[in-house]
Amino acid sequence: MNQIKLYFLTGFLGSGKTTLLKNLLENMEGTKVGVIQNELGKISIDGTVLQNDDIHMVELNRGSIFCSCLRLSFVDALAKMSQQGLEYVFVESSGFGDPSNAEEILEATKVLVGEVYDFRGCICLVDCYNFLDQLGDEITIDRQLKHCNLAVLTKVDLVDREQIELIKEKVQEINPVCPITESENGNINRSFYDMDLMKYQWAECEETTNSAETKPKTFSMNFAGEIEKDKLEAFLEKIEPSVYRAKGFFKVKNEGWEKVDVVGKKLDYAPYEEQEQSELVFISKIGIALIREIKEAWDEYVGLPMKLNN
Ligand SMILES: Nc1nc2c(ncn2[C@@H]2O[C@H](COP(=O)(O)OP(=O)(O)OP(=O)(O)O)[C@@H](O)[C@H]2O)c(=O)[nH]1
Repeated sequence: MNQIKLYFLTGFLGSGKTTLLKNLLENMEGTKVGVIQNELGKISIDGTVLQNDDIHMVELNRGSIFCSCLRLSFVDALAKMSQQGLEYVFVESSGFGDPSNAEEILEATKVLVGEVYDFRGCICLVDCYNFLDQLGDEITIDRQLKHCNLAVLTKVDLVDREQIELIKEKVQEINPVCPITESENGNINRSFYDMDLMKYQWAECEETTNSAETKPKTFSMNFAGEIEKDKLEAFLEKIEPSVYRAKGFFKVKNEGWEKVDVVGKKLDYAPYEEQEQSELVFISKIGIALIREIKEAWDEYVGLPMKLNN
């Protein structure tokens, strides 16, 4: 029996995991691929972005797949996915995912379904635009890099060579053995498929830092109307310091549907297909206090009825 090639994609919130995965999948026509998509919140934005008839997709939301709260569901999803006649399975972890216990999860899967997977490694994405600001504050970033088998520096188009070299040094300080490659808007040299990424492993399996207690609060917002882009922008800029990440779809007056991404100080838009309602997901840095900030900023810049959910 041919084993299924299994990759875990990790990397902090907004580092470009979905963008990279979308690009990899677009180049795999005719190959049977499975995706396990993990989001911290209840609602999956990335699942909608990746959805495609050829892909066998499972979504695990409301936490990290490495946390005890979802670990069993994750093992179960891996086991079920192994029965679908797939050649590749990609797991896109949530941006808060700490994969320190990946080995345990693979062991548990083996106990359930045998050696059906050929684990090819954890690929960790490093957001060159935000990395130096985030490093030091976020233990998750440290763990993701420590436990990776390939580091992919993303958003290299937004920074200069000097910064890229500095980031490479920082990555090597945390993980001196993982190969490092670069990616721009999801484009990546595919030679990593032929590499034995598991040849050198830096870190031993350890307890993940993901738990129900460390999970950041997430909120989602629904809005049935449309607003001008400058109002949306003013609202997002106001709450940006209090969120790790905001993303979703929005109907913008005179422009139509836009995919909205907020990562650090960077706000990105891309045209998007029509949806029933505008929807944004927020990952809070300040716990439930974000509810008040969202409401105040929305009232200040928009002032129309919206629904905020947790
Ligand atoms: N300029 C530039 N933007 C990028 C690149 N890669 C990703 N982005 C943008 O960064 C934002 C976040 O990208 P995603 O692919 O959604 O990131 P993610 O890691 O899946 O996000 P989470 O699942 O929320 O952690 C989007 O607006 C992307 O278009 C890149 O190489 N260059």
